[in-house]
Amino acid sequence: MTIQTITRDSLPDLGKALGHKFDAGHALVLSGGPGRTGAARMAARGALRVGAGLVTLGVPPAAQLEVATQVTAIMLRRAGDGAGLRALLEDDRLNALCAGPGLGLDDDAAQKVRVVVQSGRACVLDGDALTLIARDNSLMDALHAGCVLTPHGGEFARLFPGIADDLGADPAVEAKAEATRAAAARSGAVVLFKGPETLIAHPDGRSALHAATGERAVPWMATAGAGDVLAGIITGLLARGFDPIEAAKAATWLHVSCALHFGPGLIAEDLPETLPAVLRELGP
Ligand SMILES: NC(=O)C1=CN([C@@H]2O[C@H](COP(=O)(O)OP(=O)(O)OC[C@H]3O[C@@H](n4cnc5c(N)ncnc54)[C@H](O)[C@@H]3O)[C@@H](O)[C@H]2O)[C@@H](O)CC1
Ligand SMILES: Nc1ncnc2c1ncn2[C@@H]1O[C@H](COP(=O)(O)OP(=O)(O)O)[C@@H](O)[C@H]1O
Repeated sequence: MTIQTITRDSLPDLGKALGHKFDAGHALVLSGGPGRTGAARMAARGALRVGAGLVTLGVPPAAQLEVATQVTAIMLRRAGDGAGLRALLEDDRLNALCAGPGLGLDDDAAQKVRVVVQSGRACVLDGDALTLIARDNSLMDALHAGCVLTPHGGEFARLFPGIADDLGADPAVEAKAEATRAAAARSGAVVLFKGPETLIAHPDGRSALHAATGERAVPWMATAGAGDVLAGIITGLLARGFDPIEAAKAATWLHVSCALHFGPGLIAEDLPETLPAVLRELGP
């Protein structure tokens, strides 16, 4: 089976059309509780910088003050549990959802992941959402092709034990590609398996590779929170209306390009702030 290589030339046109903010979509990123809100805030910043028209953080009431003191262009609404999130989603302009970065692993978090998946909306499931899905087959069964799962190696092993068993600690790219395709087929979702070599697969068999090696090597990307920002960039592109696998591919290229552009000393918060320069280099 052919694997597409993700290059600058393979990207869709990322320029924004003329229009008002709702034409560029409204992303909702779920935050965890007090002291755990940084990951979701970084994801939200990635979504906003990549061009979503509006980005809202859905926060548990106990974390509202913490988040409110840290955001400006990003908006904030309360979403304490599954019922609270369901009420928020009555606004169908919220067209792309992100759950997982710093979300936590308690019952409220699990309920919110269920509401996200059952909403049928385009969504990114990252971090703790993946751990919750690994614990509950009914969540795995509810996934659909509008979901993008973004596991690192540890999360992949938890989510897809049978498939991951054959992989080993440092798999060859072909084995990682095969495992990613099997994971997409099993889950019914787009799977983006992270690492210096990132593999992306759709349940219909399409797959793609981005290798952050050679001239695109970014060892300084191995920094806490880099994956949270990637989840946000994908969510922002989903809000803008990109197809899930195209959003996953373009976000992967942009994310590594931001790290290359910034260089050594990078911390995760720098990634969203470098997006404007990378987007500018791509043209209008
Ligand atoms: N600034 C922040 O607020 C940050 C919050 N984070 C959040 O912390 C939560 C837990 O995420 P973690 O990934 O740390 O924890 P997890 O415990 O879910 O996964 C990490 C474990 O998996 C193992 N593992 C195996 N292969 C791995 C690989 N390729 N990459 C990473 N780990 C691998 C590690 O050894 C470790 O034991 C998530 O919700 C995440 O979004 C992290 O993203 C770090 C930054
Ligand atoms: N050495 C590396 N080279 C290129 N990309 C890397 C490297 N290490 C990590 N990454 C990327 O950084 C991100 C790390 O995500 P993740 O493991 O979820 O960390 P976190 O949970 O701290 O955000 C992924 O997108 C991964 O592909």
